[in-house]
Formats: sequence, C-alpha cells, structure tokens
Amino acid sequence: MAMKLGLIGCGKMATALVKGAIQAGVVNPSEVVATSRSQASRDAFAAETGAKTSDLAGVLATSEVILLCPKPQDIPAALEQIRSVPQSGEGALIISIAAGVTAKTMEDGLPDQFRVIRSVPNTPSLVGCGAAAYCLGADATEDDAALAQRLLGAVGVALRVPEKLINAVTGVSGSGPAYVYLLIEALADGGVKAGLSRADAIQLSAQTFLGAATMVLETGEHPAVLKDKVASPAGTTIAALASLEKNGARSAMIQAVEAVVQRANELGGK
Ligand SMILES: NC(=O)C1=CN([C@@H]2O[C@H](COP(=O)(O)OP(=O)(O)OC[C@H]3O[C@@H](n4cnc5c(N)ncnc54)[C@H](OP(=O)(O)O)[C@@H]3O)[C@@H](O)[C@H]2O)C=CC1
Ligand SMILES: O=C(O)[C@@H]1CCC=N1
Repeated sequence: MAMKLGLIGCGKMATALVKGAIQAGVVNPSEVVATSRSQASRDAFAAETGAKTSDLAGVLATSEVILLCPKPQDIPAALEQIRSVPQSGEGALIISIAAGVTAKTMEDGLPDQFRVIRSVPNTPSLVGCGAAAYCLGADATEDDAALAQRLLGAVGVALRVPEKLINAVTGVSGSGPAYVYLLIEALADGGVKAGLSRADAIQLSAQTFLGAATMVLETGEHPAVLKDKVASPAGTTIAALASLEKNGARSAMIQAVEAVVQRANELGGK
C-alpha cells in the first residue's frame, strides 16, 4: 500500500530518501507532494523524483505522513509556518530528520493534532543501503512506528531506539558516510602514491570497503576476528595496522563520533 507522503524541505537528504523509497516501491511519486523554501528547490525535487510540489498548505492538507527536512537552524521558522496554516482534521504524522532537534521541541512548536517521530537517515538510502534509526515522540502510536519502519526500512536498515541514543546514531550512521568517503579517498591516495591510476585506486578502495562491510554483515563475525584473518604473522597487514594504531586511527574515529554528539546537543539547545 502506497502512503500519501508530504515533504517540508526537499534538499539532499529528502531527495535521497524519496528516490530510494520510490525505487523500493513503498512510495508512489503520484502520492508525494513536496514544498520547499525556494521554487528552485521544488523544481529540482520534482525533476529528480517525479513528485508533485505545492505550497505548505497543500502539503498539510493532503499528506498522512510528512517528512520534515529543513536544516536544524531552519526548523523554528518551519514550525512557525506550519502553525500559521489553519488546521482541520486529525493532523498528520511528522517524521523529522533534523539533527539534534528533539521530539519535544517539535511537539511544542506544532499544533496539538500532529504526532512526531524523530529520525536519523543517511544518504545511502538513495541506493537502498541506508542505515537509519528513529524514536517516537510522546503522542506517536505503534501504527506510526510501523509507518516509519516501513518507510525507512524500505531503503535500508532501520532501528527503533530511545531518543537519548539518537545523537549517537547521528555520530555513527547519519554523518558516517562522510567519514567513509574520506577514508575511501585516503586509501585511494595511498594507492596513487604507490603507482596506481586514480580510477583504479578509487575502484579498488571503494570495493574493499563494500566487501569488508558485507563480510561483517553477512558472516556475523566480529570485525576484530575478520581483521585477524587478514593479518599474517610478520606480514604486510600487521605492518599497516601498527602504523594506523600509531597514528591514532581508532581514537580519531571515536572522537569524530563524540564531536557529532556534542554538535547535535548544541543544535538541540543543550
Ligand atoms: N545530508 C545528510 O546526510 C543528512 C541530513 N540530515 C538532516 O536532514 C536535514 C536536511 O539536510 P540536507 O538535506 O543535507 O539539507 P539541504 O540544505 O539540502 O535541504 C534542506 C531543505 O530545506 C528547505 N527549507 C529550509 N527552510 C524551510 C522552510 N521553512 N520550509 C520549507 N523548506 C525549507 C531548503 O529549501 P531551499 O533549498 O528552498 O532554501 C532545502 O531544500 C537537516 O536537518 C539535517 O540535519 C540527517 C541525516 C543525514
Ligand atoms: O552534517 C549534518 O549536520 C547532517 C546531519 C547528519 C548528516 N548530515
């Protein structure tokens, strides 16, 4: 069953989610209606997805589920605009994707008839490989949770977590693709330094990340066990691992997640 999906804000993350959901068959473009601050963004979204666009009132009037997708700093204005539209009927489920912004902030800023789910998707949703989590606001129902699970789960893995862990999710999987792109590029740089062409190095590097990630997910083995299977005694890999440890690779990643949690807390007003 397709869902009547609305979007408030249709930038990069919204486009990735909706295109992924359309490809997965959980959303039909003819039942998606989006609004954004600028006409240019609305036009770009319609061209990318085949969805309709409208003003905010049109989105609110026709949608069962609304993805709220402005930047965290733009959420207060978006909530104010929603409040200024005369409401009738039972209201929709609002699924926010804004980093750091709490469910309570959204509930306090929305008319009473809206229910809220707070989520953290990521851009690989575009290719059906998303990693997302969500939590329920005070008035969201189990049916609402099932809807969020169906939408986010159609484009990858979707976990339900308590809200206190949502910023940690942002640190691992919401922002995570950016760290992985940096690592893919860096590994390819190493290959180029050792003589590979840029194109070959990027392909080998990206495929290595894909293969290693697939091994973790499909074998269920702990990453440390899989790592040990690559590292021969007195071999090449252990020399590289020693170099990575010496240069703080592991602690750099842990600190990256901590930095996200701190920034998300700031964006959430903590
Ligand atoms: N990018 C990512 O990987 C992820 C992003 N997020 C979250 O997703 C949200 C969007 O991020 P991203 O897609 O990267 O950002 P973008 O800037 O690409 O998209 C934000 C969109 O919101 C629109 N917008 C701003 N204010 C309003 C408003 N009042 N009413 C309607 N539309 C509005 C903007 O409109 P216009 O272009 O017309 O000015 C723009 O289209 C953020 O809150 C971010 O924290 C979460 C997980 C991952
Ligand atoms: O960088 C950001 O703030 C957003 C949230 C998670 C990924 N991108």
